[in-house]
Amino acid sequence: MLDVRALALDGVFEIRPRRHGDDRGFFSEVWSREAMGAAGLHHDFVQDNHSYSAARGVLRGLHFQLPPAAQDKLVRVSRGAIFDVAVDIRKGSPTFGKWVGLTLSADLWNQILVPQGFAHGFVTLEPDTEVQYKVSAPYRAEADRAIRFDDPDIGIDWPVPAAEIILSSKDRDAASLAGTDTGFHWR
Ligand SMILES: Cc1cn([C@H]2C[C@H](O)[C@@H](COP(=O)(O)OP(=O)(O)O[C@H]3O[C@H](C)C(=O)[C@H](O)[C@H]3O)O2)c(=O)[nH]c1=O
Repeated sequence: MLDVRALALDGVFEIRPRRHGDDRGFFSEVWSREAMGAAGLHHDFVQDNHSYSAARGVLRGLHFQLPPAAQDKLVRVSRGAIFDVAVDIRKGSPTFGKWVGLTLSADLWNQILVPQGFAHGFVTLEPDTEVQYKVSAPYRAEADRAIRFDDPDIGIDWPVPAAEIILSSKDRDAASLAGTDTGFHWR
């Protein structure tokens, strides 16, 4: 069984699978094509990713792959906590450049579904955080793009002070949304 909650941007969902606890610990079906399909979420995944971040304040994003390499993502945290963000990057969308964010954590055991047409990023809220996520298309380095995490036109309210943010050089040098041809068009 899945709890599914539509978030403020169309197509972005919080998902919470059940955890079956007993005196040994717990068991959880963290992804089920059948359960997702029953909830009307028909995404197929072809690759599992796992990123480990040693410190609080590691910010990865905002990333997306250009069509036709675009990816749906189902993101969860198996250790620690993140603030996860999706940004609508579909030219012509009524919510173009708008963002939605939520805390994902091993304690909450929640997930976010980020569909193609959205840039994705997160900042870790604890050290030793492990993020695991499924994507619906393979990694294509040549299609990989980054948008500035602190783009003032997007205005994401990250819950970690800018002075504590740890970025890759790719993300530090990323362009603004206005300066990026995202390749996505609404409808
Ligand atoms: C994404 C990816 C990366 N790599 C290699 C490329 C680099 O040598 C190394 C680190 O890549 P990168 O710095 O892009 O990793 P993140 O900053 O965690 O990127 C991710 O961050 C945000 C949160 C996302 O939503 C994307 O899934 C992804 O872009 O892994 C691969 O071999 N396969 C992959 O699928």
